[in-house]
Amino acid sequence: MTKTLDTASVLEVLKPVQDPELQQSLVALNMIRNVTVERGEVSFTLVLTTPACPLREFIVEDCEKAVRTLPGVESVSVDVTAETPQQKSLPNRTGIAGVKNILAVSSGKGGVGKSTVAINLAVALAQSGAAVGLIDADIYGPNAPLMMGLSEAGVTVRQGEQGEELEPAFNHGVRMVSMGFLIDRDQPVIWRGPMLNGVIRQFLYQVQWGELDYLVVDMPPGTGDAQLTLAQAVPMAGVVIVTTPQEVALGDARRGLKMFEQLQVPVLGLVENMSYFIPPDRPEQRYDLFGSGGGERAAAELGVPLLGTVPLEMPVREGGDRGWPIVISQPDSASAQALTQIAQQVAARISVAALT
Ligand SMILES: Nc1ncnc2c1ncn2[C@@H]1O[C@H](COP(=O)(O)OP(=O)(O)OP(=O)(O)O)[C@@H](O)[C@H]1O
Repeated sequence: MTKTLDTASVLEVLKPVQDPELQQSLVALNMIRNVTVERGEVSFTLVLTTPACPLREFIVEDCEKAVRTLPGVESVSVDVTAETPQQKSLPNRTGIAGVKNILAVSSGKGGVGKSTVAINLAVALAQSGAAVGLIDADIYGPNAPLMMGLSEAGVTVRQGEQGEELEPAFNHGVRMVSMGFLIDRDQPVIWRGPMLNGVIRQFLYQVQWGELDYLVVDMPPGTGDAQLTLAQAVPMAGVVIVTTPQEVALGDARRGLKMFEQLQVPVLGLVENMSYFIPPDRPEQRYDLFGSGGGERAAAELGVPLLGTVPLEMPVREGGDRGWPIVISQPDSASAQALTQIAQQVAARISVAALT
């Protein structure tokens, strides 16, 4: 039987097309909307589950191919938008109004590049079109303001609906609050510690975040109070654990992983930073300083996905020091590409967890 070309037949031929990540029909997932057919011109909106969808082109192509099997189709126009799903709620934990997904970036040990990964992850998600916030909760090295070009920023207190509220600083498309805005950098860490729990709660509930698809939290290293406070206060979409190839850092990552599992925080995966070295004068050269395949082996051993490996490249540090994250300052560099792909994977995993 020859099919006629109308809205119903368009939806019918689109039914078998699946979201590759969720492995379910786009039509069943309500991702195909506003179908119109005017003479031979078919148009519809494809609503992705994250603006950072790495498979956007493939999905559009699959849709176009399916629609073109209908007789009389002269053109197919697909308008692509995204609606990030809200993470699942957990009993006894209060979400933040307007914030869809809270994710933490953690490391077992200091200095492995946790803040670098957190910041570039936040900026890459914002570059893809998502609304993103960043909490720098690292009392030991609150260097996120410097890396975000906000070292001169302070906190502005406003009278909001819930009393006094902080207005986040803003740069590179990301809203941010930082321990660095509140503490005296010369103050010993031992005095900063007791402030931490109160400040984390304040950063979660008393900041004018507005509507956010993702709120990224740069945690202090280790398995301490800050992790407990965060995981017990809010439902979390997941945690990304940053490590370096050395064995000692992996041991720490393992401890972190166990703690998050016990706190019912899904571990989204491992990022291996400083995996290999790319010399600035020969960007095509790659030196595996610590041998190769360590990240993969570690992830397999820990039973979590390896989200990506980020090379050691001088522009990462230089960009950080100047307040220009590498995904903005040198988007074509190997490290920026790796960080962007990590952001896409994180977004995809969060959507899958929210919808399945
Ligand atoms: N892939 C990389 N290539 C080059 N330099 C890097 C890379 N990752 C991080 N760095 C640099 O290493 C230093 C430490 O990184 P970062 O501050 O992100 O680590 P951290 O784990 O957050 O540290 P802390 O525990 O002190 O907060 C910074 O100067 C940063 O610019």
